[in-house]
Parts: sequence; C-alpha cells; structure tokens
Amino acid sequence: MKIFTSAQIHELDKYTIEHEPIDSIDLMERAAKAIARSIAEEWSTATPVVVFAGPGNNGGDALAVARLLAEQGYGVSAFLFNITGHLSADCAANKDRLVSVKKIQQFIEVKQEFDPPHLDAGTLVVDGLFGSGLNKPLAGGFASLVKYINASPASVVSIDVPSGLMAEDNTYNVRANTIHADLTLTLQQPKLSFLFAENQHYIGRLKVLDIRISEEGMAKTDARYHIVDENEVRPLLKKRSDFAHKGSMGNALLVAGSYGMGGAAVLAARACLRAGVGKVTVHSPKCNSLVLQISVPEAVVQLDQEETVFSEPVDAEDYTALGIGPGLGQSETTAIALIAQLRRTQCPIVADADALNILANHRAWLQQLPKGIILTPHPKEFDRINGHCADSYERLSRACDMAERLGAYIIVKGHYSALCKPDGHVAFNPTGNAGMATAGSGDVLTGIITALLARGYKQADACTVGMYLHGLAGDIAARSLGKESLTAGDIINYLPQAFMRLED
Ligand SMILES: NC(=O)C1=CN([C@@H]2O[C@H](COP(=O)(O)OP(=O)(O)OC[C@H]3O[C@@H](n4cnc5c(N)ncnc54)[C@H](O)[C@@H]3O)[C@@H](O)[C@H]2O)[C@@H](O)CC1
Ligand SMILES: [K+]
Repeated sequence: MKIFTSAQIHELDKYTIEHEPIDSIDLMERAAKAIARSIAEEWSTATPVVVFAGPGNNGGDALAVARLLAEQGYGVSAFLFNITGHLSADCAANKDRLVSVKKIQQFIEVKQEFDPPHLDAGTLVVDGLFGSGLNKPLAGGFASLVKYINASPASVVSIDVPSGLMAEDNTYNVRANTIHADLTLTLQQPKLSFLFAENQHYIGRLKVLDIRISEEGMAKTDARYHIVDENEVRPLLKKRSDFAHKGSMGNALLVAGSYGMGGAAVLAARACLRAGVGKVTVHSPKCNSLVLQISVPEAVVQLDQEETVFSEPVDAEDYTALGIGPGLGQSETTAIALIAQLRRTQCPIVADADALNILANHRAWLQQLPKGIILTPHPKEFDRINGHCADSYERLSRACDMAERLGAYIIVKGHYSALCKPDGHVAFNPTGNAGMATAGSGDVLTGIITALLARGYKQADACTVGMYLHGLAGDIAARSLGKESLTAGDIINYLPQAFMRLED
C-alpha cells in the first residue's frame, strides 16, 4: 500500500473530483458517512457527542459527521472554530447544512470567546479541528482546547489525523499540543507519521476508511513510501527446482561470534539454514568450536586463528553471500579484520550488530563499504553511526540520505521496519509483534537475509522477503506461545510455517 504525503493526498483528492467525477462536497459526504458509520458501530445513540470542527476540510468532515449523527438520534453539540473569519468552501457548505438540521442540540460558531463544554467520561468527543492540512504547530486557543480535551476523561475519536499531529514530519512540532485520540479514523491510507513508535499514543487504535479515492490516480502517483503486503512478497519467492542440490541452493558464509557471544552465531546460522540455503559456513573464534558443532550440526565450522575474537578476513570467493556482525565484539583486532573483510568480499553482504558498532567507531570507513551492502541497524545502532536523531522521522530521512549516498540498503529495525533503498524509496514491513523485542531476534534476521542473498535474491528482494518472513514467523509463534515468552529461537522454529503460509 502506497503512503502518500499530504501534498499528494491533496492532489489525489482533486484528481478524484475531476475524474470520477464527483463534487468535492459529495466526496466529503462519502468520507463523513464512513466516519459516522464507524462511530455508530462502537457508540450507541445514548452517548452524548461533542464535535469540535476547525476551519478547513477536516472541520467540514466533522460538521457533516455531526449532522449525520444527529439525524441518527445522537445528542450532538457542535463547535466550529472560525477565528480568522475564513472557512473552506466545503466547511462553510456543511455549516449551512448543519444549521438547517433541527435535531442538533447545540451549534456554536466560535469567533472569539469560547466557553468550553463539560466533557465527562461518558461523552464522545469528535476531533475535527485539523487534518492533513495542518502546516504549523498548534498554538494559542487551539493549543488550550487540545489540552482541555486531553485532560478530560471523555473518549476521543479523531477524524483523519489527531489534531496537532503532522502527517509526516513532527520533528519540530509541539507534542503537548496534540490530541490523544482513543480511535483515529483515517481516510484512505495511514499517514507516514502513524508508522512511528513515538506517535502511537496520539493515534490510539487506528482504522483506515476506504473513501474510494481514484484507483487510477493512486496508481499513477509515485509514492516514496509504501507498506509491503503479502501480495507483493509472494511473487518474489524463488521456487526450488526439482533438480536442486545443495550446491545450487546458495553457499552462505557467516562471520559471527566471539567469546561469550557464540549464541549469536548459532542463531544466525540456524536461521540461515531454516531460510532455505544449501550450505552455511560459520567463521568464528576457536572458543565457539564445540558450541557451534553441537548446536548447528548442519553448518560447517571454520575456526579463526584467535581463541576469543574474529581476527583474520576469510577468503570469500566461493561463497554466494556473506552475513557479518552478530556477536562479533568490537575489539580493534576485529575492527581491522572487519574492514578488510568488507573490502575484499565480492559477493552480496549483510552487516549487522557489532559490524555496525565498529563502523560507528570508525565512521571514515563508511565510504569504503561496497555498493549494494545491506545494513540492518536498530534505531540506537543507526544513531551511533549517524549521530543522534530527535525522532523517527529525522532518523528515516537520514537513513534515506545515507542509503543514497553509500548506494546501500538500510533496514532501520522496529515495528514497521523501514527498508531505505539507494533510489530513495522506502518499504515498511507490516509483520512482527512486540514479542520479538528479545535478544537474538536481529541475529535471526541477519541469518534469513544472508540465506536469501545466497539463494540469489536481489538485495531489495532479499530485504523485503526477509523482513516479511521474520515478522510473520514471529506472528505465528506469538499465536501459539504468546508474546511474553517468545524467544529468538522460536522465530526460527516458526520460519517453516511462515514459508508455507506464503507458498500456499
Ligand atoms: N482525500 C482525502 O483524504 C479527503 C480529505 N478530506 C478532509 O480534508 C482534510 C484536509 O483538509 P484541509 O486541506 O482543508 O486541511 P485542514 O482541515 O487540516 O486544515 C486546513 C486549515 O487550517 C489552517 N491551519 C493549518 N495549520 C494551522 C495551525 N497550526 N493553526 C491554525 N490554523 C492552521 C489552514 O490555513 C487551513 O485553513 C483531511 O484531513 C480530511 O479530513 C475529506 O473532506 C475528503 C477527502
Ligand atoms: K482531526
């Protein structure tokens, strides 16, 4: 699903009006009907409703919703904030329509003074102050109103966007002046800012309402951001030939583990095998010899000359992919071996964990990374490499810049992991759950992506399929085991079911 920006949404709105064709007021009515329907599904007509409408089309939606709910028998009070004396055309039209409805309990157009209504726990507030047209942080009376609503015990439904929240960039927003919704009814598609962890408590539960924006218009519009779905992943999966043999199914090399961190190498190797690779070789310090041989008998173990750390680059000529970093440690010996390894390796590479921490300590080396390398930092690792980011939007922007600059594929991990591609596009992964916030989960992802690269998947496809499978395996695991007890090993154990689900 494409994620359009506010500017693109505005254009698509116009495109729909021109090409469906439909009058803009009727498109607004369509949106309002969908919103009123969703409200009626959850709140009975006995619920007192207070609607707050702003001067733009978000306010227009809110006034139309107020009318529709009043007609259905809800007790509705509506407040329209017209401070500047200018309403959008459709907002003004809906004001007129609302005023003509006898069933509305109270309608007040606020021009200056505002005496806020009492909002108790049984009240439903409909927040239609601002939507995708918000262009600066809320201040003054609007900020006070938002704080008043947030401080009340009333339930809050936001139309399209919680008022005060920007649809994309909230880096310089005033977060205290943003509505905390219990439910956000967003139109057509989630907004970019909804995908960021720090915004979840403004959005509450999210429901996306289809208002039939032109399919043709959306198909024609190039979106920088999109959310991956199963239909995108399925055709990317490579079929196994009946004549496959282990030599034709990819030959992966993992450089992982140090003293005390053998488990990371084990997890990456097991995940790599479960992700369908023909052969895996794990290069690790001597101390991990037994651990690896016993835990992953399917893997070839290649021992470093050192007892406790990775110290010498490996000849990677025969391998079809390299995964490097899990549990590697950050000693200087390892750092030098790492950069030598990255420089001399010809096959596709995924670098994670300590490989990234080492790069953060030697930022000049970033320029030496081979083109097409996949980096899989979690937010803290990314910040260590790139410098502190104020929020997820800034981090995403910087990750995009870095992907373009280095010609790299960067997966910023989290709920909705973001794959930033060298061409500037970003794919968000929808699978996965909070149970996967557990040690070793990243090592599993590295193993999976290494396997897919080794199998011959292109970098972008290996990342997309890898993120999706990793999250899906975690989701299936959580269904059987619950989120609390989920471990990284469980993700590996449920990978077969994730594959089977996609191959169905
Ligand atoms: N394609 C769609 O998704 C559709 C969107 N519609 C609605 O239209 C909304 C967007 O409408 P608009 O573009 O009119 O934008 P908004 O209604 O979000 O707000 C725009 C108005 O607020 C003012 N404004 C912006 N920031 C402000 C601030 N910080 N303080 C005070 N005033 C501020 C602007 O000058 C403008 O007058 C959507 O959120 C949605 O609710 C629907 O009507 C139907 C179709
Ligand atoms: K709103």
